Amino acid sequence: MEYQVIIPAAGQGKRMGANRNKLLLEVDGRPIIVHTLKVFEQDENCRGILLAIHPDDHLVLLELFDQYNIRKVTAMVEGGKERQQSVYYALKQALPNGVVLVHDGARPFIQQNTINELVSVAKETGAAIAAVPVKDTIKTVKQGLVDKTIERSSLWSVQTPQAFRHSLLMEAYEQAESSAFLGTDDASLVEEMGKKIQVVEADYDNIKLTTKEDLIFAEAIIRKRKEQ
Ligand SMILES: Nc1ccn([C@@H]2O[C@H](COP(=O)(O)OP(=O)(O)OP(=O)(O)O)[C@@H](O)[C@H]2O)c(=O)n1
Ligand SMILES: C[C@](O)(CO)[C@H](O)COP(=O)(O)O
Repeated sequence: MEYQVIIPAAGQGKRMGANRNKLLLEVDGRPIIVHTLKVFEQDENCRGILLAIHPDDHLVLLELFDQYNIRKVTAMVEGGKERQQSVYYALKQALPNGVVLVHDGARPFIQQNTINELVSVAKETGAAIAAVPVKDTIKTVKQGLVDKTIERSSLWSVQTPQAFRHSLLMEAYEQAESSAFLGTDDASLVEEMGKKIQVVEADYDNIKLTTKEDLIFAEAIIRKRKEQ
């Protein structure tokens, strides 16, 4: 089942503390963004990649596309201050039909079976997101004191990809812009419209490389996969 994917890659990586776009840092000898792009490059159902970038990274990305034979990038748009803006600018360049995935450039370990299931569920229902059950006990804390413990059985840690029918995602983004709603993921914009979102259980390897420790976890995930 065919789809297009939007990859926001225009962040500053402040929490990584790399003083540059963290997606250009290398894991297993390749930039993080190359790992992510390669997943979609190799998926025959992916008909195009729309990338939101910082203009400073434009040339280096073009060089990486050549070096790693990445041919499916159909649009490169300048990202915005917030991730949500970056996704919206890329969405405006997408073909106006079918299923659109949004996937963080900073999640290089997404598995093909999760992508397949998300696309299929989104085609059927309109919206589907990858997530895993929360493993820790979660408490709300107020002024350093435990407020309460949240019942864990209904808590899920939400990842990307998040998959939507194009028309639904566009409507959600337009509505968010007119109401100045800012969410931390794409599904929250669709939730604002009162639409149902299906959850597809993904896996714990699909981490977002956010802080320095995550680079160590990333190398470990790659080692594990090479041994499998
Ligand atoms: N204005 C932004 C902010 C983020 N992103 C992208 O959205 C994804 C998820 O964001 P996050 O991991 O939080 O990245 P950064 O914003 O770069 O990190 P930080 O918040 O630590 O600066 C990343 O692929 C990032 O490049 C983006 O395209 N545009
Ligand atoms: C979309 C996301 O990956 C879901 O977990 C995440 O919210 C985006 O990045 P954040 O800046 O760490 O919230």
